[in-house]
Amino acid sequence: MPSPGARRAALALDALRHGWPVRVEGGAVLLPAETGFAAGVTAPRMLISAARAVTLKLANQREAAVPEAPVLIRAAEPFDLETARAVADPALDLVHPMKGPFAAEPIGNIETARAAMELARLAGILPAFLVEPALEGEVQDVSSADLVEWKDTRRLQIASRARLPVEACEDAEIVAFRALDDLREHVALVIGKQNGDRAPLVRLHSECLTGDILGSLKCDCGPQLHAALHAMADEAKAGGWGVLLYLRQEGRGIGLVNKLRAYRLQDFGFDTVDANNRLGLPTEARDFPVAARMLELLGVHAIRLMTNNPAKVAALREVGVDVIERVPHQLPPNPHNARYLETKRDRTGHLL
Ligand SMILES: Nc1nc2c(ncn2[C@@H]2O[C@H](COP(=O)(O)OP(=O)(O)OP(=O)(O)O)[C@@H](O)[C@H]2O)c(=O)[nH]1
Ligand SMILES: [Zn+2]
Repeated sequence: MPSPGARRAALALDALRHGWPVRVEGGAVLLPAETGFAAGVTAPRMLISAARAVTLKLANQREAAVPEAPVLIRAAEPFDLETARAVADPALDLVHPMKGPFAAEPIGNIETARAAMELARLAGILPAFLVEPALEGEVQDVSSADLVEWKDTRRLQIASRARLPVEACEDAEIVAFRALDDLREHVALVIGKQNGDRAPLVRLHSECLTGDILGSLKCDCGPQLHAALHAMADEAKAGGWGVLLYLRQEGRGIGLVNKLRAYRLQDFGFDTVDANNRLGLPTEARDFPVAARMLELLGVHAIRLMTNNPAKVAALREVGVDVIERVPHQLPPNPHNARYLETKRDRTGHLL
């Protein structure tokens, strides 16, 4: 069903990705610092993440605890786009020592500011904006209620399904899902014969272009993906079945480019959690309700979930999926991902 709110949210995400301004809930016009363009444009204030405000020594303790929290700042001189990008991007800290002085100001409507930060993350750009830039022209209006409508998983439907013999198992079927107003097309791979009397082995796999396609050794995604399919194939041989959900939530929901920015910070020595946080992005930004909706559309209610991450089990249970068993899914480390796996164990609660 078409929804005007979801449409506005989609238009706003598109606008941010293209560098066009948005106005959240009738408040200030926001021009994204990363993608925005307009010759000579300046603005007296910027909306940035608490993590960046910490780097500028502008966040208070409460804000600093939530790296993605919004902070409003002003400088002695208005911000131009070049300065705004340096303020937005921690990778530029070495080349662009920050010019101050800056001051933090109270935010009038914190919900609106949070929605703006979330829109930036969903658009896959750095969470930083010029506030009320001196600009002419069209502005995309959007509200946090629009974002809620856009996220409503009832909008997701099965778009197509077909037999797909795969290397791990010839008896497999691919199911594609689509929601109006969201260009991400999630898929499920059903391995073996669906059987309502038996809980399937399920793996939620979040897209990892570097690991899944390029064979990156920095993470464990590729090996986990293949091992999951083989485990499901074995399950199918033993009369059971499996479901792989391939979720288009690259980098745990921060997008490919922001994940690669985090990788760049990892090159400088930050671990995966600190790298995300320094960018002003949450460590975990995945949308688990969408996975629950996919299972519902497939007619799957009780599952045996392959994961080392108790937070994934909790997140799925919270949205009504009956996880009857957690099946450990640990693969041997390599010299490049050993630290990543240690960080998972020590900082994000993975059972490794
Ligand atoms: N932001 C960020 N994302 C990463 C990094 N390394 C891998 N990822 C992403 O992490 C996601 C993979 O996580 P998963 O393997 O599904 O899940 P998990 O929560 O680690 O737990 P398991 O189910 O135990 O594997 C993919 O979307 C990857 O792109 C990183 O250093 N930074
Ligand atoms: Zn990966």
